[in-house]
Amino acid sequence: MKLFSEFGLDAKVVRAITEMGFEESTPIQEKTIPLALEGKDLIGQAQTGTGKTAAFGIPLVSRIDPSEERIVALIMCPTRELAIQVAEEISKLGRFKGIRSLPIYGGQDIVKQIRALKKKPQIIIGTPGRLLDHINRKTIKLDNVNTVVLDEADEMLDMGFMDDIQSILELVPSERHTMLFSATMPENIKRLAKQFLTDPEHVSVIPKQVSAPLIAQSYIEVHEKQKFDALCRLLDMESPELAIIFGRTKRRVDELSEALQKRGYSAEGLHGDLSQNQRDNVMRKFRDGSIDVLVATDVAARGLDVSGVTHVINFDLPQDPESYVHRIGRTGRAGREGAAWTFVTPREIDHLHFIERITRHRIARKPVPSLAEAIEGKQRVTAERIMETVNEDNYAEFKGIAIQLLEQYDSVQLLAAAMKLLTGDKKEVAVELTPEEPLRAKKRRPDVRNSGRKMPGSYVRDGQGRGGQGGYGRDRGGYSSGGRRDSRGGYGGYGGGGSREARDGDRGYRDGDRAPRKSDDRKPKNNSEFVNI
Ligand SMILES: Nc1ncnc2c1ncn2[C@@H]1O[C@H](COP(=O)(O)OP(=O)(O)OP(=O)(O)O)[C@@H](O)[C@H]1O
Ligand SMILES: [Mg+2]
Repeated sequence: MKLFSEFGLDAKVVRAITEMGFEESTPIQEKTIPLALEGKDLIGQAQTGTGKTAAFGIPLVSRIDPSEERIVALIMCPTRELAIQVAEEISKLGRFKGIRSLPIYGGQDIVKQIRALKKKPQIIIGTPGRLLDHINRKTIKLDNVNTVVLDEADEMLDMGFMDDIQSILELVPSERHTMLFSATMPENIKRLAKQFLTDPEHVSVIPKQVSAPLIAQSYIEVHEKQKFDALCRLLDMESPELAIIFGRTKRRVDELSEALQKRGYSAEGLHGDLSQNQRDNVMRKFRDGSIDVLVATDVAARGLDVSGVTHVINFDLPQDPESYVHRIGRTGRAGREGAAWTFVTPREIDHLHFIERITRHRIARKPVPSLAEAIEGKQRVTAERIMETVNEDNYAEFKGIAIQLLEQYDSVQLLAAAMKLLTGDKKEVAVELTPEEPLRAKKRRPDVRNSGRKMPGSYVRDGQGRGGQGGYGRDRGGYSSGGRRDSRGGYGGYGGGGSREARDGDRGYRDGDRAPRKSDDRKPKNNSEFVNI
């Protein structure tokens, strides 16, 4: 592994990297930094949590002259939270060199952004919708941009940002350095690469399995109605330090976070219908540990890096293997271990096996945690808290009463009673969630897999790819095939005519300042296959 001092980087950048606590480069960094320093266009693929941000961030800040007063680099990300996070990492990397960077995303006061733009940032990190807004207002000019990074490029495509990205890139001089990063590279990314990159180098550090190696992956087969109790038991048994629970829809996230709060868990929800203020608050609380559980739609599936996330729980099975890989990749980052649990209803088992096949990773079947396991988990946490307090040794004022009590009662009795109090039990609170329709795997017709669609030099390997029509229900109408029951009790569906709320489901987290998405935004995801490129 190469040390950062060995890349010939500016000493100020090396100092910033050192202050961030990085010593050795990760494999994707080792491979991409030299190429990016030369200005080579590249497609970078590496597992979740392996430092792709710094892989493009380091060469980016290295190549910028701090005296530059124009926008010379543009980074695009699919979600606001990611734009904020990437901007923070870039700002840390460029700190000593005096590089100015600015996140630009929907939901934030545009006047405030215009004011910040007057400080002449050299790097803009933004979501496509708000970027276009600024471009149209002429508050952002791209004439001098010489470097473009598309982070989570496949997701931006999948969210229907292709046209926006295209419009934005048309305004960037064609003589530019373009880089594209993601942990997953579905086949259709090739079209994007062809269009926007010049003779790109494919840099891939994907071993056989796409998902990060340090994540223990398990699934629990459970009926829809029993999911919530199973979740509480799982949380009690595992007692995560920090956990992210993914739900399929915004409504699901709202109901789930509320239900968890009722049962005494410190949980809050994150999805695209919250105000930016609410979103920022939830993320801040989760990052500083004032809440332990983040319940989210796929808005949190990509790129988010929160240290201390020990568990990812898919309360609802994700729509596709990519989503699975990214969701579980919120744990097991930067060399740490993590646990991923997925709830599967009996009718969804095929879909789970499909995910296993595509990710080339077996997911271990586990039983629903028993009540005894749940209780044991809770008691273990209480005991740990007591031991920690004992070690802190700052409870002198309680010693007098302790001695008094010990004169009257047996020590085991006393401690057990105190533990009962500390452990708490709000299990009696009844909660009810609106049931979700199961995801259904469409039967794949073998004759259409990749048939005729496989372009020369296709990335698809092993003939395992999914062809356009051969998908598994990720086409329009997706899992609901005919609509989900919306909150008013009817079947709204989210294909064409459904209400926005009913449509917003899984991917309802687009940059909020845009016009409501067209119904055809959810294009069929063709040829989606994890590929080594
Ligand atoms: N060389 C390094 N040494 C130690 N830690 C690092 C190094 N590079 C990055 N990290 C840390 O690793 C974590 C993950 O990095 P990052 O978010 O860039 O991953 P990623 O590959 O973009 O993942 P994802 O696919 O989920 O977006 C971050 O906390 C980052 O600070
Ligand atoms: Mg990333």
